[in-house]
Amino acid sequence: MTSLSDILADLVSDVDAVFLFSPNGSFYERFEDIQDVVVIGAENTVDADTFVELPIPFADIQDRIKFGIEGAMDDDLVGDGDVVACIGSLFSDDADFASRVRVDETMRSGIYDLFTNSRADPAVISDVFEVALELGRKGQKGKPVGALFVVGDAGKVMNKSRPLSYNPFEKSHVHVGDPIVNVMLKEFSRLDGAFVISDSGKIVSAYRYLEPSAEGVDIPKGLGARHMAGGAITRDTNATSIVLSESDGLVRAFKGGQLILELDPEEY
Ligand SMILES: Nc1ncnc2c1ncn2[C@@H]1O[C@H](COP(=O)(O)OP(=O)(O)OP(=O)(O)O)[C@@H](O)[C@H]1O
Ligand SMILES: [Mn+2]
Repeated sequence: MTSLSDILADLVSDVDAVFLFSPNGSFYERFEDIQDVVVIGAENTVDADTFVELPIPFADIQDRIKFGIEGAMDDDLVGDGDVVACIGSLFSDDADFASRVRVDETMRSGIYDLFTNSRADPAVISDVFEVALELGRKGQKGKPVGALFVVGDAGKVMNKSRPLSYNPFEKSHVHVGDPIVNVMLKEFSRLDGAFVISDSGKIVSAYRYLEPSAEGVDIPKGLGARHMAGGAITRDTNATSIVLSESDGLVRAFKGGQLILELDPEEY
């Protein structure tokens, strides 16, 4: 006779590591004596020895798990073929789900790399994501709007682009993440072209027309010049592009000429 507990025990038997997603104190304490526990979350609130940071909340649980695994692979905490028990809270503050995942090299989507190995500060990348996601949710005065943010390696990006109009950020020293600046970015998103943002988050320019030389960048069907330019500039430079599509409402990130991440603003 198989009991439900046996089936659940199989889920976590012989795992190489246990990943706890955003555990609270009492949830974490219960795992204290278990070996190879990795805490994954926005902040290390439980002071875990081994911690992988989530740069954005990832409403989709699969994205959250994938990010955690990639981060742990990058830190050499787990490797190809390892089996991991992922435990977290979906509906309550306590542990209420468990998933058994086999680590596989092909799981490396580049999401983790996007934040940790971009030229720009990870906080700058996540601030730009926030602006793009919010713009995607609300649009401009209720109408869908598109936007293109090129983050990092700004000098080179400026060399591979030209102004479409006067640059409203010319003499200013403003940074993404500042609430007033986020309002400005949303206001200017109605206008053509790209925003260029430095490694440290300074808004270098609005209204840039990108002229990357790279060709043959693959972008999803139905998308056009904005995404092509946004993708290609990341092959010509070490920038990361974050693109909000006016036509399908999704936020996408490109790095090294590749589409790395696709998020639906309505889910965040
Ligand atoms: N090379 C470029 N550099 C900067 N901005 C560009 C460039 N090409 C197009 N854009 C901007 O993208 C806008 C939309 O162009 P297009 O419809 O071809 O892009 P798209 O990839 O289909 O994006 P969307 O899904 O938002 O429609 C243009 O109005 C322009 O503001
Ligand atoms: Mn279009």
